[in-house]
Amino acid sequence: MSIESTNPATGDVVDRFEETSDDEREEHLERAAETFEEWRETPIQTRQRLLATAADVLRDNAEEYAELMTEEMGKPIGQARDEVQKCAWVCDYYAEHAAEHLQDEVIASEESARTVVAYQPLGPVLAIMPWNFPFWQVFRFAAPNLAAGNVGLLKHASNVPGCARAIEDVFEQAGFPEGAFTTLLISSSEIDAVIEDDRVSAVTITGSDGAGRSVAETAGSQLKKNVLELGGSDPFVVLDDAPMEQTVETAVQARLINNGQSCIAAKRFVVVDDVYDEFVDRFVDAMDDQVVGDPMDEDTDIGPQAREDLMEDLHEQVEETVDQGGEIELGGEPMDRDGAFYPPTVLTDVPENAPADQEELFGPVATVFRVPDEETAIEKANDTRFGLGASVWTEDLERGERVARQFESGLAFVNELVKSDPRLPFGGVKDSGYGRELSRHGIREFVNTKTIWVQQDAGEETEMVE
Ligand SMILES: O=CCCC(=O)O
Repeated sequence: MSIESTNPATGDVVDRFEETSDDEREEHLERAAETFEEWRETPIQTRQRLLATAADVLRDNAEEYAELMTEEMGKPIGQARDEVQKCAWVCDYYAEHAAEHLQDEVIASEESARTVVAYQPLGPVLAIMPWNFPFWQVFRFAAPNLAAGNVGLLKHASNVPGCARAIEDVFEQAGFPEGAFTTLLISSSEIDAVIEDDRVSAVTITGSDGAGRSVAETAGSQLKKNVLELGGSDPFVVLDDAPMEQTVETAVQARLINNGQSCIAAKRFVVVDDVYDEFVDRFVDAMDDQVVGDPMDEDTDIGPQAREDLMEDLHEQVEETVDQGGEIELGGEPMDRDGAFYPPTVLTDVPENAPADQEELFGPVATVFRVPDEETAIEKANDTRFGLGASVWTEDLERGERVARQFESGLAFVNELVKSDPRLPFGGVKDSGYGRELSRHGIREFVNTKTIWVQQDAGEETEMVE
C-alpha cells in the first residue's frame, strides 16, 4: 500500500511513500532491540557527539527541511525555518547537558560503603507524533532519549510521511547506528500491536486526548511507562494594568502561530471589564491585518489549515458556538479560494459550555471572555478540562507571578506567550496529559531510576533500614 502527502495550500500530491509492511515492521523491531543492546553500552560522550552532528545536519539542510514541512502541512516558510533551528537547539542542548542530567547521585549513608542512584536506559521507545510541528515534536522526543541510551521508533502522522523519512535520514547522516532511530510508516490501527510487542519498552504520544487515552490504555495493560502530551485550551488573561500594546501584539502571535494549530496557542482570551473594550477593538484590528496566503510566500502570516477535513471540523465548532449565542467579531467562514484556508476569527459573548468555551479550537479562532476582576479571571482561566499552558498580562510582576501560581496548568507565563524551551520542563495536567518532556525532567522520563546499595562488609550484620 502507498501513502500520499498532499499540499493543503493547493491540493496537489507532494509525494508517495510505501507503507511499512508487516515483515519490515518485524525487521525494524528486531533491529531496534539489537541496536539498543549496543547503544546502551556506548559511552554517553559518543552519543552526545552524534547529537551535535545531528544539529549540524539540520542546520546544513535547513532550507530543504523547511520547504518539506511547508509543502506537507502548510506552515509559513519562515516559521518552518525557525522550527529546524529549534530542532538543532534541542540536539545541541542534550549534546551539552545529557551527561550532567544523568549523572549518578551519591546518597550519603553511614550503613553502606556506597549508595548511588543511577539512571539507566529502558529500551526501544515508540513515539507517536502529530503533524503540527512535524520536525520539532519528534526531535523533542528523540534528542533526550537517544542521549539517554534508548532507541526510537517513530509512528508519525500520516499526512507528513516525507518529514518522517527526512528525520530518519538526519540521524543516519549524523552517523547514528542503524536501528537507533527508525520511522515506521504504519497506520493507527497497528499502534497497539507495536506497544504490545515485548521488544518495545515504553511509549510517548503527542496528540489529542482521545488518542492519548487509547495509547495509555494499551500501555497500561502492558504495564509500560507512557508520557502523554495532549491538547490544550490555554487561557490568555489580560488584567486591568496590562501593557496594552505589547499585550495585543503578543495575543495575535500567541493565537495564530503555526496557522493557529498549536497545543500551546492561546485560545481563550480572558479580559477584565476595565480594559475589555479597548482590548477587543485593538485585537480585532490586529487579527484583521494578518496576511493569509501561500505559505511559501515570505510575506504570509497564515497559511492553510493542514487538512481540509480539519478545517471543516473547526468551522463546525464555530457554527455550533454561534448557534448557541456567540458573536462573530471577525472572520467565521472558510475562505473562498482553493486550499484549506480559514481566516483569523474572533468570537465574543460565547456562552458557557459552547464548543469555543469548552473544546480545543485547533485553528486561527480566538474566543474573548469578559470578566469583572482578577479573581473571576483566574476562575475562568481554570474552567476547562485542559491544563497545558496559561499566560497573564500585567505591569505588576509580583501580581503576575501570584496569578501564574494559581493557574491549573503545566506551564504559566507572565507577559510572554507560552512556549517550549529545551531548558524547561514541558507538559500538562488534567486532560492535557502527564509526564514531562525537555530539560532534565524530560530525559529522566524513560530511564530506570535505579538504587544501588553496596554494603560495607558482606559478612557484617546490619539493621534493616526502611
Ligand atoms: O503543539 C504543541 C506545541 C509544541 C511546542 O511548541 O513545543
